[in-house]
Amino acid sequence: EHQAMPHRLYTLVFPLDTQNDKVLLGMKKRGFGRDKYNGFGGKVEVNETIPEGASRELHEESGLVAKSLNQCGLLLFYFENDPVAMEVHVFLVHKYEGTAVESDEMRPQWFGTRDMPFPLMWADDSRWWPYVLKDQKFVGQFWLKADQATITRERHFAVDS
Ligand SMILES: Cc1cc(-c2ccco2)c2oc(N)nc2c1
Repeated sequence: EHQAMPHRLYTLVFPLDTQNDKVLLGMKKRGFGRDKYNGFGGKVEVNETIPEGASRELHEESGLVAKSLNQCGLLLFYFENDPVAMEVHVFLVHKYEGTAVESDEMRPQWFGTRDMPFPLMWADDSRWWPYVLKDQKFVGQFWLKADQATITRERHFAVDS
């Protein structure tokens, strides 16, 4: 009688320029997460692995080609008006080719990794980005109101890789 929670798989990719302590974010110009800076990502298709989906979304949304891809965390989002949770696999890209180009979905912009535009990002980001800065893999769970902006409950913690 144990009910599994239905969930949908997503990726979220952050290209890093480690030499200059910068991270590439995209300002979403339409659709889900519009008017927020975020990593690059989206749904994982049925015919691809999660890392393949991460690379595809990065290239589609930023023009960059990932040469290295490391999963750094897992985020689970639960919504008060939707039974399907979002299972978001978060990746860092340290080696990439190409230069970021604006798409109709995203306007790319580099930020200092300790100078993130949190007020213009999803509310959860300021909770788990510190794990990224400390090189700690993390799991985060966030319960959101229907407005998708308000966190009603959260738990997040570092995990061993
Ligand atoms: C609810 C939610 C979704 C996403 C998301 C969708 C696709 C990839 O990520 C988020 O990303 C961030 N940073 N917070 C997020 C909250």
